[in-house]
Amino acid sequence: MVLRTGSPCLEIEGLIHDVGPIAAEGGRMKRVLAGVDLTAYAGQVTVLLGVNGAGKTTTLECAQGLRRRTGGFIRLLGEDPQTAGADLRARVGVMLQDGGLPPSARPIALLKHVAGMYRNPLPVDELAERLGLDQFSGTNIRRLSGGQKQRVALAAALVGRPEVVFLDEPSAGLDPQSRQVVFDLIHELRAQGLGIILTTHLLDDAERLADWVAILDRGHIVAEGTVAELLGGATQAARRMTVRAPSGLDLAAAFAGARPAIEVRESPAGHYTIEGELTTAHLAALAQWLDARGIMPSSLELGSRSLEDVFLGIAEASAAQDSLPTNRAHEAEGRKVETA
Ligand SMILES: Nc1ncnc2c1ncn2[C@@H]1O[C@H](COP(=O)(O)OP(=O)(O)OP(=O)(O)O)[C@@H](O)[C@H]1O
Repeated sequence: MVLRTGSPCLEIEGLIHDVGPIAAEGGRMKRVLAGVDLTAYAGQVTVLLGVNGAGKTTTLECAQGLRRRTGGFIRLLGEDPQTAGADLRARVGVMLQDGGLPPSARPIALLKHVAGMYRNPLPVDELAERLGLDQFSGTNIRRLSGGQKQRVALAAALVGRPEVVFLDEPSAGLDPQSRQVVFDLIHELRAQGLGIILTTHLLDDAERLADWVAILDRGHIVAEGTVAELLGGATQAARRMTVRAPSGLDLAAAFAGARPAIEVRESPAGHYTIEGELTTAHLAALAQWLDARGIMPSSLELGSRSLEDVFLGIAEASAAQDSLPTNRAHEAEGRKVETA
């Protein structure tokens, strides 16, 4: 069970961030974050999930004090990141999306330099070996592959033994083996009590890493919870069958009268998705219906609802909500707001 109590390492309430004026939009300001609320705890991985442009990086940058917020309240390890000094920075690790690494430096020399800025850094050689940096220690950062740069950036974020770490798309560009190394390290750091806040647009990352997922869509948190909660509870009652068979079949007829109702869609042609609280009786009904017509499907698959379904459903609902006259940005402004 994920406990959302105790002392949070990051508290964000009603965060608003405007950028601009934007020439392409007639010189108007653009509201990038429209009242984001998010709390992250020590010893947990909090994942900020959203499509490209949802506002994930902007949220992290405001949380780190790298961007001035337009409105709202932020406490990072109990301090306002915008006004805090070097003491707070020494307790926070940051891995930026583009790495932000000096191109002419060599990985281990750079890490030793970064480690020298902290009172009690991790042993550089051990960390470098763990992340496989020793394999390219003599190469300039500019010549490293994207995945190698990612690993150097992660090491630089961790070397100071931070209490909280921000990881922007940590698995971007990593091959499966490096990804596993990074994920194992994240799990280990969490167990040691580090607060980990990471962004991703990869649902698989969220499913594998997250204690808590907050889904960001066009500047709002539109849903949050554990992966199990977002999937609709521990029972996983909602299940799905996919069937490939000749096109144009009335497969819904196999479930006529089922309560609760079973939904059947054909898209694309010959690819059927059957959703609902499926049981073996539904499976038998489908088999009977196909048997009576002498149809053998070319594939039949059973599965649970995935985070991807939840994510797409939420994004759709949020798009519909945004087309309503109520402006959620204005609602957000009515909350507790401390103007920066
Ligand atoms: N300084 C700026 N000027 C104009 N637009 C901006 C500025 N900063 C952010 N934006 C816009 O704000 C939105 C959110 O950007 P942000 O980088 O936070 O998204 P993201 O969720 O991290 O996306 P990605 O997954 O692509 O990194 C985007 O539409 C972006 O273009």
